[in-house]
Amino acid sequence: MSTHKLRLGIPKGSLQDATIALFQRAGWNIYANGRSYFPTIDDKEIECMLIRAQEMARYVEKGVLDAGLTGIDWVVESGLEVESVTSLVYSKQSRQRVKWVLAVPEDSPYQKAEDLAGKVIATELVEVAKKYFAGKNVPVKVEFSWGATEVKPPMLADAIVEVTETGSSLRANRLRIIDTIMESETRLIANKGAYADSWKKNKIDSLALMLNAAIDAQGQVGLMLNVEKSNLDAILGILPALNSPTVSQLSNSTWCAVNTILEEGVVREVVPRLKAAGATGIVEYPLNKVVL
Ligand SMILES: Nc1ncnc2c1ncn2[C@@H]1O[C@H](COP(=O)(O)OP(=O)(O)OP(=O)(O)O)[C@@H](O)[C@H]1O
Ligand SMILES: O=P(O)(O)OC[C@H]1O[C@H](OP(=O)(O)OP(=O)(O)O)[C@H](O)[C@@H]1O
Ligand SMILES: [Mg+2]
Repeated sequence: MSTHKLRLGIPKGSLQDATIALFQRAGWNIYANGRSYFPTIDDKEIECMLIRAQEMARYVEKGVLDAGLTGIDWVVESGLEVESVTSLVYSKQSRQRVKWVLAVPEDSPYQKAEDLAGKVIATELVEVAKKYFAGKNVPVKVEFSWGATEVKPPMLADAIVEVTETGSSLRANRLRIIDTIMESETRLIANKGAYADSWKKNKIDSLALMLNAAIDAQGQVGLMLNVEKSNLDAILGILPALNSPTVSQLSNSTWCAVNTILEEGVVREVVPRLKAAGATGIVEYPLNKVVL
C-alpha cells in the first residue's frame, strides 16, 4: 500500500458544489457531509480539506496543503508565490470566467474611475482594488467589505468592486458597471516544494489532466452513424472540420461507419442534414472525458 498522500484543498463557498461535481466527472467522488471540514474522497492517495477560497493560497504557500483549487483573484490578492498548475474555467453557475467590476448606483453621475476621486470604495478584494486606483492615480478610500457588498451604495459607499458572474446581483441592486478590474478563473495551484516532489507532481498532474478532460467533455457529444460509401464525402462535408472523424469499414463492404465528436449545440442543426445526405443509424451519446 502506498504511504504517499496528497493534501488537497477544496474551496468552501461559491465554488464548492461546482468543484465536487467536476471531481465526480473526472473520476473522484468527494463526500462533504454535514459540518465536517474533512470531506472523504475515494482515493487513498488524497486527503481533502475544505478551505475558504480566500485562504487557499496562504495554506498552499505554507505547505499545509500540497495543492488546492481557488480563483486566481484570491491568489493575486494574497500576493503569495504558488505554482499555478492549470486553469480550470468554471464558476459557481457556469463554465465561464467571473469578472471583478467597478460598479456605481445606476442613477449616480459617475462614468469612469477618475470620477471617484476622494470617494469610498467597498470591496472584499482590497489589494487588487487599491492597485487599480493607484495605477490610475485616482486617490480613493478602499474599505474592506465582509460581503453583501452590493447593498452598500449609496449609503455606505460611493462605489464597489465586486465579483459578478450572471450580473443578476448587480441588476437587483440597481448598480451600473463602469469598468472591469480583472477577470478570474479557477486554478489548480500547488505548493512549490510539493510540486518539486516527483510523486506529488505526478499525482497533481494526473488530477489536472483528468479535471481538464472532464471540463473539455462538457458541452460536447459523440455522434456515430452509418453511410453508404457513395455518400461519405457529403456526410464528411457536413461534419465540422475541427475533429477529423473516424471512418471504419462495416461488414457490408459498400457501407462504412463514421464516429466523431461535436459541440452539443450544433447537433440539432447537423443531424437533419446528415439524415438528408443519406446517413442512417445516427446515435448521439454523452461524453465523460475528452483528452486530445
Ligand atoms: N458566482 C460567483 N460568485 C462569487 N464568486 C464566484 C462565483 N463564481 C466563481 N466564484 C469564485 O469563487 C471564489 C469565491 O468563493 P468564496 O467561497 O471565497 O466566497 P463567497 O462567494 O463569498 O462564498 P460564500 O458567499 O458562499 O460565503 C472566488 O475565487 C470567485 O472568483
Ligand atoms: O453576478 P451574479 O451571478 O449575481 O453573482 C455574483 C454574486 O454572487 C456572489 O455572492 P454570494 O452568493 O456568494 O453571496 P455573498 O454576498 O454572501 O457573498 C458574489 O459575491 C456576488 O454577490
Ligand atoms: Mg459570496
